[in-house]
Amino acid sequence: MSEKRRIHLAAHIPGVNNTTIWSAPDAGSQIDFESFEHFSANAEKGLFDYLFLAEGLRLREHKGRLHDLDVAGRPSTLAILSAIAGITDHIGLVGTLSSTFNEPFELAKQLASLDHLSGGRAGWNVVTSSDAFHGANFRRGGYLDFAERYERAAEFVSVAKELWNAGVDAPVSHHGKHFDVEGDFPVPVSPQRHPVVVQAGDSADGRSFAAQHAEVIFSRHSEFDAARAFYDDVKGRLGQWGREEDSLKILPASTFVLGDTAADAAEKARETALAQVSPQTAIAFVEQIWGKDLSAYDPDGPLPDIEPATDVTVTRGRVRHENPAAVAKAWREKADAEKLSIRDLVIALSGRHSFIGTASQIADEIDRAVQERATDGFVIVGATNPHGLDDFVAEVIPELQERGSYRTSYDEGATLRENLDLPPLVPGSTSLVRTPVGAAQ
Ligand SMILES: Cc1cc2nc3c(=O)[nH]c(=O)nc-3n(C[C@H](O)[C@H](O)[C@H](O)COP(=O)(O)O)c2cc1C
Repeated sequence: MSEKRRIHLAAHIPGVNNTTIWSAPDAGSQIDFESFEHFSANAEKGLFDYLFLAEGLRLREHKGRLHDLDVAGRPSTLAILSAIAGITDHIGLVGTLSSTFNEPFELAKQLASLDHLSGGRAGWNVVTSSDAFHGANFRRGGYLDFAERYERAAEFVSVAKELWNAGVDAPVSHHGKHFDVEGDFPVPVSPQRHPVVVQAGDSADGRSFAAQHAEVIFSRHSEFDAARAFYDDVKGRLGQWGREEDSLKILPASTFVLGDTAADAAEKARETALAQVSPQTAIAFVEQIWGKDLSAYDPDGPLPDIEPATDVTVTRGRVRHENPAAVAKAWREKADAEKLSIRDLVIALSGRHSFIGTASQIADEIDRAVQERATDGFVIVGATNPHGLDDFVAEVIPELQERGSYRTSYDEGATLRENLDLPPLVPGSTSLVRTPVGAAQ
């Protein structure tokens, strides 16, 4: 019998949005360190490959006011991960950091430092960030056009790799379109040499960037068929960079609702969705597309019968839909066909859970998706902070272990790259600064 593919799981540190139910009785603070302490201890107990932290560089606004209905604000990514490094031993520490609004020298230095402090557990989720609203927080309003954002990201990662490879032993001289870096790196070569490079971005440019530069992709395609289509597309791009299938792991974000029976899980899933999509949240979600104040509409009633505005930005700080009229039309068709109220539609569009069932059923689905090459694993997102993954670790992880496709202990002293079963970097090489196969060197 051939060996089973190993499942890779990451634990998503709860975000400050409505996926997290902040009104839950055991909800903790999104700022206090004890939340991070509990969350990371539990994730390490569950033998996850890494902890994952998203990043919002500006608080979202909706109708000119703070968008987040429950909590807003969080400490900075690298400060959190550095603190967690001190209280964990094995789990990887992956932070989202923008390649549009930072400088390579500074980020490379911080990430190499985290890699040292954690004994080789650092990872960097490279995002290009979404809009000029974020850019306004930065020097020179650092926002760029779409194409330039990925061009800058590619050069950014290349410069970072040059700096990491040089350590304190060699000068660095880089002169490109976006960066001029001339000098010495103050941090010695770190345990992993290059912290693991992760990518999140879905466009064709984003996927090409990942195929060339990334070792992990954080995707949004968790449903089996969509996951497999994404997997085939991205893994199919690796050959042109001389890379093998397993040199890039794809881990989609996925939520779950666990019950004692299938019926119990289905009931809990409905309750969880209603807690995540309050009447206020449902209206705000639809306002993002309609570009108008819809507070007079009943969330338990039908969608507005008026057309969306064409050029109004009601919400600032999240990825925009390019064609609101088309989105409104599709939503109306879905709501009509399935007889959905505004709130039910929003739940169907945004609040659908990836896995609903008993521990054994969820483990079967996760295992199947990995064995059948729809994915390499998942980034598991809980519904509360900081206890959202407690039952997953207690109940689903043992089921995965029984199926023989999940680790039963960490390898002593393993780096994040080793946790992920990624190929080692060749010492001293610049192999991750890639040129296409067949191109002149
Ligand atoms: C799954 C996923 C997660 C993302 N997480 C973040 C994030 O935490 N912070 C951020 O600034 N941007 C995040 N982004 C947005 C990307 O930075 C990028 O701006 C956006 O996806 C547009 O690029 P694209 O057209 O290639 O997808 C995320 C994107 C995806 C697909």
